[in-house]
Amino acid sequence: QQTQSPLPLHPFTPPGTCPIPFDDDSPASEAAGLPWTSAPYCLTPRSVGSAQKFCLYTAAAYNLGAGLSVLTTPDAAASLAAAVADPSPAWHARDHLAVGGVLGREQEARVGYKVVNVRGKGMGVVATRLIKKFETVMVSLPAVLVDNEFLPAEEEEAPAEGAKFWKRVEGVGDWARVDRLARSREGANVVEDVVRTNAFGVRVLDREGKGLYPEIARLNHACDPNAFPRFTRSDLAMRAVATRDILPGEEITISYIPLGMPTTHRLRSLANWGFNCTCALCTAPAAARDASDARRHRLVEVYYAMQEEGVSYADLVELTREFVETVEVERLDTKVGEYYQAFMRIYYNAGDAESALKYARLGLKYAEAFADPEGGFCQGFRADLRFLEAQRKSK
Ligand SMILES: C[S@@+](CC[C@H](N)C(=O)[O-])C[C@H]1O[C@@H](n2cnc3c(N)ncnc32)[C@H](O)[C@@H]1O
Repeated sequence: QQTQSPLPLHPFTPPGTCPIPFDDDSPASEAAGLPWTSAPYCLTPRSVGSAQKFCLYTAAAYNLGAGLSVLTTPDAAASLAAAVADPSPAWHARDHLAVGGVLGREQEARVGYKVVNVRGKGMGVVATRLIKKFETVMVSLPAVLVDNEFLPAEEEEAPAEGAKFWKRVEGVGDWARVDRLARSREGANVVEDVVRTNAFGVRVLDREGKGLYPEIARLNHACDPNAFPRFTRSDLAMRAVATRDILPGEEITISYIPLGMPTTHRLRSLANWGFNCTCALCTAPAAARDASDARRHRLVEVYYAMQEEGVSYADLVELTREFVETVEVERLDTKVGEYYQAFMRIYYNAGDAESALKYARLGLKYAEAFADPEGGFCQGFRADLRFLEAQRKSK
């Protein structure tokens, strides 16, 4: 009898759920079983020449009454319905519902952090105990999810109809949780200001959008952060995962921009966030910044050199050693999954299947810690690893 290997985490819709798009034209009877607590408010943003209908869906009971507003297409909303109806029983979610935004002592001890004023940055989050590398520091469920067609990076490209949506988001669920967040601008709509200051990129049904996670939103930016925000599609949660050990009293930080860029690129990217970065790397002496920049440029060179045609195996090994050492110095742990997946291919093509397997195993560990375990990247990586393992067995 044939035995089957265990299936990896699957990307499919859970059995028994068949998401049917629901909008303002749908019969009310189809709302049964959906998590939305008011009728969807829909419009087609013709001001930007769009023919796509967008609706505002609200789930006031979501996350123990904290509430959720989703501004997206009926298809994308349908794909979210199961996760919204059954939010993950995140062990920290309850602790985040702090009265007035302040955690009690007991809550603080349980969650391992507290929200405090941080000089030059407004509020921020500091560790109240030792947090180990790979540990999940914080789990946050969204208060607002909005499609990028309504929130383009260039404000002039935003549809004029957006204002009608933004106003309706005010007051949903525990509104104070959103209202007391930082604002780096004063536009026409409070919600838009809060979302533009605090939200992170999320992807729902192949559509790019932004998610506002009020607890994660208290984490300040650092160019050399000690935590990483990881979005998981299956439960819509954003988790902050420690990228190294964090000591009690240390500020917990994440990067608002892709990691690994040299100073000039970083500053350009951070300009979109509308604040002057006062993180340790940005305020480090010029010599330290230059040295870090030089290492980051060298990483790119080494990466390409490793893939050059005709590179000798001995050179490949030497370049790999230099790359791994530099990644360690620059503390780019969250990118190790991506790098090692590339090494896996390079070593496989160089005829060294054993090293390819080693990098696949190590890389997958990092990928699963810092990327969505059910997302395409991890799925593809698992398939690569299975292939390499099967090949070794067959020898
Ligand atoms: C997502 S919020 C972070 C939490 C915020 N400090 C608060 O009081 O709620 C982003 C805002 O925090 C501030 N901020 C975050 N990181 C910073 C940094 N490295 N340097 C200076 N200000 C920072 C900026 O005002 C920015 O607009």
